[in-house]
Amino acid sequence: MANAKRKPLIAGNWKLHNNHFEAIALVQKMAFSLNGADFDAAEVVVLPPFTSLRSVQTLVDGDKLKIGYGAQDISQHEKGAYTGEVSGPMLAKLGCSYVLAGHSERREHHNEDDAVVNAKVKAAFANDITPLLCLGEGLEVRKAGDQVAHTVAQLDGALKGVTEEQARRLVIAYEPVWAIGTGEVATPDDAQEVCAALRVRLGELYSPEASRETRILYGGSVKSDNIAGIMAKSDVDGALVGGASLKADEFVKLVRFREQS
Ligand SMILES: O=C[C@H](O)COP(=O)(O)O
Repeated sequence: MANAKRKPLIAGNWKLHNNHFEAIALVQKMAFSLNGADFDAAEVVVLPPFTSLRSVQTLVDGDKLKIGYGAQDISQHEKGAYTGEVSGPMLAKLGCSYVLAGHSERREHHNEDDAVVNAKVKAAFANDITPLLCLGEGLEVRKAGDQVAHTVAQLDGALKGVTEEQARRLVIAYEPVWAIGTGEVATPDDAQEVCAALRVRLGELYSPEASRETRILYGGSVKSDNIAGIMAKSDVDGALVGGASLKADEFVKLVRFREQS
């Protein structure tokens, strides 16, 4: 963590896990363990499935928890005949602060290309929700050594038409696809290489402020025994965590990354 102005963000992407009863239990368990100092040191966010958002909202509001929450996807459409979609205004009404855009599982299983991701990023901003933009290369690209060019091109595609003011509120998550859910974590240097390149690109596309202020997370098999090395890198501002965010004790350890060795 080089830049004190960028508050670390630890976000748990629950993916397709936890019905609303389980969601309440998990957030309660986290809230029981986390204290004021934890929230001063890091921003803590959970991303439950749509069906659990209302329950999480009720719990967070009712108990005035400092845990933030958001959604895993957003429709590029505001309303209309789009069966199964959930819109930005709906998520905003549920108090969502964040929404994932461009997660590799959406790109792969739902054919989301850069144009769709770009539309979703804009839909989030239009509803005052911070997009958590996911970028990252697959194994073939990594083996060819093209990870920086690939990820920077994804960034360019996702940010078409996004303003400087919006870019400064954006959160980016660099998630090499080969490291997601595989236990194959990128080395801290791997993470730093791409996160640094993305930061440079933000400067080229927008301004030195955008480059300095935008938080860039790493995601891919982050656990309590590897987070410290990754967070020590100067351009990594947090973690987007999948599997390890499903257990309260482990997630709390991630929030306390400074205590891990
Ligand atoms: O959104 C989270 C990422 O896909 C990482 O998942 P993982 O921590 O289970 O590898």
